[in-house]
Amino acid sequence: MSDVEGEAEERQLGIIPSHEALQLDNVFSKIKKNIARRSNDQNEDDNESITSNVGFTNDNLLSREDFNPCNNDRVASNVATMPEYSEPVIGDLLVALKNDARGLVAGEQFRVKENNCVKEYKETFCLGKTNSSATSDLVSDVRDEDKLSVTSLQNENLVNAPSEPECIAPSRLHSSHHVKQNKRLVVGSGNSNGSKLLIETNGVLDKDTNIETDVVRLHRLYRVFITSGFFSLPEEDIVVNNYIRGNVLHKSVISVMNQSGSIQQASRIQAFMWPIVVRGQNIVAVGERGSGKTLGYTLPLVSLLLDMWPCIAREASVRVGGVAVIVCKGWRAVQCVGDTFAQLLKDHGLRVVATWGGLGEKHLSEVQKEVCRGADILVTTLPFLLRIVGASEGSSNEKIHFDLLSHCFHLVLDDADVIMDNDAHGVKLLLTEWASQRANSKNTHFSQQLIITASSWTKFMERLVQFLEPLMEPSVIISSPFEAAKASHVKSVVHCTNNILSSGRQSLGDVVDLVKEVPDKKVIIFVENCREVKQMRQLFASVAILPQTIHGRKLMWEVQEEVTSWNSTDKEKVMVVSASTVAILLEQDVRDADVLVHVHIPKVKSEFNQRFSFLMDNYVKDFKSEISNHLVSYVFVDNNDAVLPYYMEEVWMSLETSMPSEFNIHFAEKLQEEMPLCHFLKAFGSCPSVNQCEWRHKMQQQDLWNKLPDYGIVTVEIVKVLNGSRYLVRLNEYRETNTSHPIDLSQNHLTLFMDIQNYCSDPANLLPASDIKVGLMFLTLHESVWTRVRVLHIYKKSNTMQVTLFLLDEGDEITTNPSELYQTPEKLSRLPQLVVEVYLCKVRPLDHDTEWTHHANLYIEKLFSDAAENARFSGSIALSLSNTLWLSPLVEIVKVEGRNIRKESVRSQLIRLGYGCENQQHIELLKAQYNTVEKDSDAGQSSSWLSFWKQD
Ligand SMILES: Nc1ncnc2c1ncn2[C@@H]1O[C@H](COP(=O)(O)OP(=O)(O)OP(=O)(O)O)[C@@H](O)[C@H]1O
Repeated sequence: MSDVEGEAEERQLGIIPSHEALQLDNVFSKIKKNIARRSNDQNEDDNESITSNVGFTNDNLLSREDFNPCNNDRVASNVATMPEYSEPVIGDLLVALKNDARGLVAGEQFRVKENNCVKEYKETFCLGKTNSSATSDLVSDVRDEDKLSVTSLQNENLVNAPSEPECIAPSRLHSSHHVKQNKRLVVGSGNSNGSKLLIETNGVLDKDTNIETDVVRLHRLYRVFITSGFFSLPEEDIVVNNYIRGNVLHKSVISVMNQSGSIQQASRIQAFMWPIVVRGQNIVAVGERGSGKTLGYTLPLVSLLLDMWPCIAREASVRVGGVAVIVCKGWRAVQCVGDTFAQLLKDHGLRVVATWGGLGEKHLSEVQKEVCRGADILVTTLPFLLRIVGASEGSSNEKIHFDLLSHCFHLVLDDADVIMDNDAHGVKLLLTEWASQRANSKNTHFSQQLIITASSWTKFMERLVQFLEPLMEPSVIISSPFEAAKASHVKSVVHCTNNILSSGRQSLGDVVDLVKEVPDKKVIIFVENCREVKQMRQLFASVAILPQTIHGRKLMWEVQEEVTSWNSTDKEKVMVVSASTVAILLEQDVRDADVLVHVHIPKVKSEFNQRFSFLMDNYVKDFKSEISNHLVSYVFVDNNDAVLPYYMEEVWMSLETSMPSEFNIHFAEKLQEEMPLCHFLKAFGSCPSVNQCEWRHKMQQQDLWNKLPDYGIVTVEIVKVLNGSRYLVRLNEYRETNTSHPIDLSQNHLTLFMDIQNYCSDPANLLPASDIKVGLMFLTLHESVWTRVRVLHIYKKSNTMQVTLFLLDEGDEITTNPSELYQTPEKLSRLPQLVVEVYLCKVRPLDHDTEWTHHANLYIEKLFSDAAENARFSGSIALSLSNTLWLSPLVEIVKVEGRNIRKESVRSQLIRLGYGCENQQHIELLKAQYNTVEKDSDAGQSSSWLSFWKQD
């Protein structure tokens, strides 16, 4: 066999000839020098950044050493953890070289022939480091000097080892079975341009491939998606990509996904998140609620863990905390995320522990034991985690005396915007603790991955990202145009037209003046209709500007021509768009505007938010430096008494818009009059997510109709426990003060019951309901008893209408057919419902949670059901509405030897036993709201609840 043939055969086996291996070694030694140089530079940078970085905290306890994934020592020891591939630096650099040369690395074995001896190299399994921007920079440094070597590497010197690696790492993209496919997805390194996602065809990076049908320009750092999801994922938000799922995720994960059948393709945000997470890189992903963020990290993280597990099991087997620690905003989220992990890992014996606070004193030790027994994946809430690691004040009794975070290689902050809003200091404590525990652990050679998700870009999020940027270089993905605009500090300006009489025309004229003042900018103007587009065109023509115009009467090819003309230059262009054609323009992918002018403001928030997609090419590309931007959004208000859509208030607040004080701008009320008052508002004094919440957040006159008494003492009979601090009750007794004469209300239910049965016993009285609407009262027969009901919900089920009803005097909910409803006579319908809603005052669930835990609910249920027969529950009224009472305190009173003994108040028990905590502002906030309601003397005060039910 000739040398050439022999070499070819060796190449096929993945063996690199010795002369090329020599070249490689030259390259490596230069790279080593570069690393050393870089490391020194970095240390200098570090000192600077540590002292200068005051964005996130005032006293940064974190050091770059603790976090920096490019830390040289760690890179070396990463590789050292694989004993059979003990060429730390070279192995890593090989990967780096290959990364640069072919755009993809990870999980591969290589063979290099050196002096007739074949050496094997393998990509480090430890994620994040080798693919970091630092390594890429490093390689590009070298590339200039060693063009030849790298070029030759690029071609064929690095060949996949024939067998699948023992411990496939971060990316499954290169495993041999994928190579067989014609096309595969390749994720570039997280450099300053963000993650690149390209299509590779037959092993050659195909940069020119038009991949828009597969993934819509995923190489953008800020892909601004043009649809917004709310809870359920909109169909158009699913990325039609046949490769991401199969190529990025572990086969076991895919098989679980196949079994559940619901997730066949990635959502847009997942198309970014999956490849980044699976490679162990740090990421901050901000997307609309329900855009798929949670599955955006759970699926790839499990894939990654399964890939790495043989190694983790060998190197870091004794652990108490999780290898992955997931921090969620509340216990309900912990439960969901914990379930997802458990389901995905059910066949692998990895231990998932999902735990949270507010379970009560009794269960605390159980929970602690559970955590002590060790977890591979720990899912929990921030306050609970801080307590068990002893990082929060007064947590000594809950601290578990182990280094819970020392084996945590993957830390996830899910819904970080909410977590930061609740406790930004706590997040700092957690990161500090993580850094210090990891620094002191035996496993510092494993790299750290930080995954952050959020639904909104808040000030805290910005500070967090700025803080993390130099330390961990996270990829930042923002999938909502409006959140991207917030992150990019788009300036928001309100422009008011002074001339009220000729307002419409005047504002168009003002737009022209404004455009003249912003030369060299690409401006898009949104007007209402075709007529206004034409008017604007004329006005611009009069100042020698020829704008592009898009309106409903233009044919598609005309629109495309306008867009081509717009795209032909980088500066000074004006486009006037009618409201109805915005969607068409979005499809044409116009994305490089500098200024948006909203002469027309859409009624729907999502339509307004979409417009920020037109700025996306100019959005901020890195968060290292102070963000300043030339992007502006002008809103034209052409009436002194303008009423703008309700969402504009939130938009302007988020974009920190300063309003001209001389103008009277009003925001229309969110159309919620028909909705009941928000339960969160009633329970805690404020709603945690006003913007997303469908319920009403302002008290109104109808909340005061037939009102319950404002003050006094009531004795209640518990009908139903809705949660720890909210119950349905019937009032048995009322008195104004402790010493006043009691009013007996205990017979009302029986009397009403008899009246209704008597009335309905006469068939002539039973008139079928005709006009059934939500909120109306009817009579129905339930379990052989006639009862008063109110319609809560009307819906269709298998072609028949169904109604959900609330039993006004029994407190139950039932579903029935509308034909079962009968008209209520006036004498029955005028009586207010007997069942009253009661809230405890000034208490809320532990750990900033918005929901009481099941344990808290069960405790309260038991408290009421176990009460002695002669016991009664008495509460003092702090506030009331038509049908709601706030009691402070609510206490159980028992009679012992003829004397009344008051037990500890229910609120105080909830707090003492660790279910809840104080909420001092609760009633003040509600009273402030209550005082703003205009009192209507006719309907409101004159006929109080008591006036109907007081028995003489
Ligand atoms: N790729 C997908 N294909 C189909 N359905 C999906 C996909 N990804 C997520 N979903 C579904 O969409 C819903 C929302 O997903 P997920 O909880 O991951 O979103 P989220 O952005 O984390 O939501 P939130 O902001 O409320 O926490 C879930 O019901 C989930 O099962």
